[in-house]
Amino acid sequence: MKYISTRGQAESLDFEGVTLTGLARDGGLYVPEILPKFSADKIRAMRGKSYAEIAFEVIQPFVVGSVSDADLKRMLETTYGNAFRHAAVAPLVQLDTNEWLLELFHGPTLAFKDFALQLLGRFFDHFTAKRDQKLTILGATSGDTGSAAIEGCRGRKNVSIFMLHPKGRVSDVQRKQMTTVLEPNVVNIAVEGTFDDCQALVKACFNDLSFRDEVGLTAVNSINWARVMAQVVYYFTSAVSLGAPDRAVSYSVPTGNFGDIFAGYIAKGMGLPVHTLAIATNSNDILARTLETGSYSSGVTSATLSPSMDIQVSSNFERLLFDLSGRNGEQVRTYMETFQNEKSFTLAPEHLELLRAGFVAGRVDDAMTKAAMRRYQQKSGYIADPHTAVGLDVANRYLPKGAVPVVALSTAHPVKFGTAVEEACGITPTLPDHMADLFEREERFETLPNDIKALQARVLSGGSR
Ligand SMILES: Cc1ncc(COP(=O)(O)O)c(C=O)c1O
Ligand SMILES: N[C@@H](CCOP(=O)(O)O)C(=O)O
Repeated sequence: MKYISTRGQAESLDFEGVTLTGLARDGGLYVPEILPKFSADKIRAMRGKSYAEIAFEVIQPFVVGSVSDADLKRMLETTYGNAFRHAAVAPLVQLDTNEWLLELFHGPTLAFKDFALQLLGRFFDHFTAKRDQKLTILGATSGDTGSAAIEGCRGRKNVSIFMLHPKGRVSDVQRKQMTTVLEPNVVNIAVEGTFDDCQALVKACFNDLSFRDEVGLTAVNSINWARVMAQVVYYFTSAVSLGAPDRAVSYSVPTGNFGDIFAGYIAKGMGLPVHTLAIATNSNDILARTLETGSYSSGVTSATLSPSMDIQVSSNFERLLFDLSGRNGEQVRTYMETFQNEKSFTLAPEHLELLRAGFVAGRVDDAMTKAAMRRYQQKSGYIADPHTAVGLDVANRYLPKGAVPVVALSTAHPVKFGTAVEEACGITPTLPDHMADLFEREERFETLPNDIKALQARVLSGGSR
């Protein structure tokens, strides 16, 4: 399997190469040159299989040539057999007739990021051991990627991880999950800025090729293809449980950086009968506005009850743009350069038409989020976290209930956003046993201005102090 850059000017790489590279050297994102296609019979044969077994079927064609089948099976069994606290790994919960939630928060850090980052840590070990190579990971987080990446990489021999979060803009549980990991290969940095500033710093470091080569930079954000790939799996497990390939399924996906919903789009491209994909955003609604107006235009990031989606520059949208524009790297470069200079670009009418044919989108503000949390508590006794509530509300308004089952992705455990849950539902969620003492643990993080030179100097000076 070969991977190519969305901007068409970087060398194509195999899976090992893209996993260790992260962002392509032309500033683009890697995508598979050709998407594997599954027949209806192959999808039907997934019925009754375990999560790890289906993960093997889905992931194997993407890693072929870089990871042997035996190694892949072993990594998937240890990841999904041991690290998740629910036997089904990604259980479906029925809320009503044809209305489902896909719970993706049974991993060690209680958010959907664990699905990919538990596996990515194992890929890093596998490839660095083979090459006897050291990696410097630089990541940006609005709260969940950070804790999951740190959990996936803590104590790993060949890896140092520097994780940037926007100072004061993540929940207390999210911050503590990151900053109480005291292994010397982990450095937490609070940046004086927003998540978009953190993500821009990370991309600028990758685009500084001499810095990148000097420190051996790699990525854990969803700019790294392996992240998206691992997230494709739960679309298969859930759709197959609900009758695929003989019945189509629609999904509502709480969206920020567009990685999770892009994984659903990939699943559909591989042959899974996905009826509609709904982009569910909070007030940081760049994607909902793009569908409405055709203009992809970043606004001011506002702090919401669903802080992990407080994102106005939606990184993986570039991967979709590549497809919308007929896999034309030059067109993507033009769009992204315009965005870089003007913070906005307008989609060509034919690209907008394709976008609208593939997706619907809705915006949910904080009042609506709280109302949705209360509604589901009263209707089904279900306590949803605020990100999940955004997905539920959009599912309710934009995905018609009928013969097609509707699945909303439940992306985080309510305890990560206790204050919002208390305000909306009058309930204080309790931390699970494995992190019951989280607030007593020692915390360590550093603070930096939103400045690339300061960040690069800190990375060059090495691990934790
Ligand atoms: C809890 C939660 N829900 C939803 C999202 C949005 O996912 P994506 O960035 O893949 O669109 C995030 C952050 O990525 C998150 O942490
Ligand atoms: N919401 C994310 C933001 C980073 O997204 P990623 O999927 O590109 O890592 C977070 O929780 O950090």
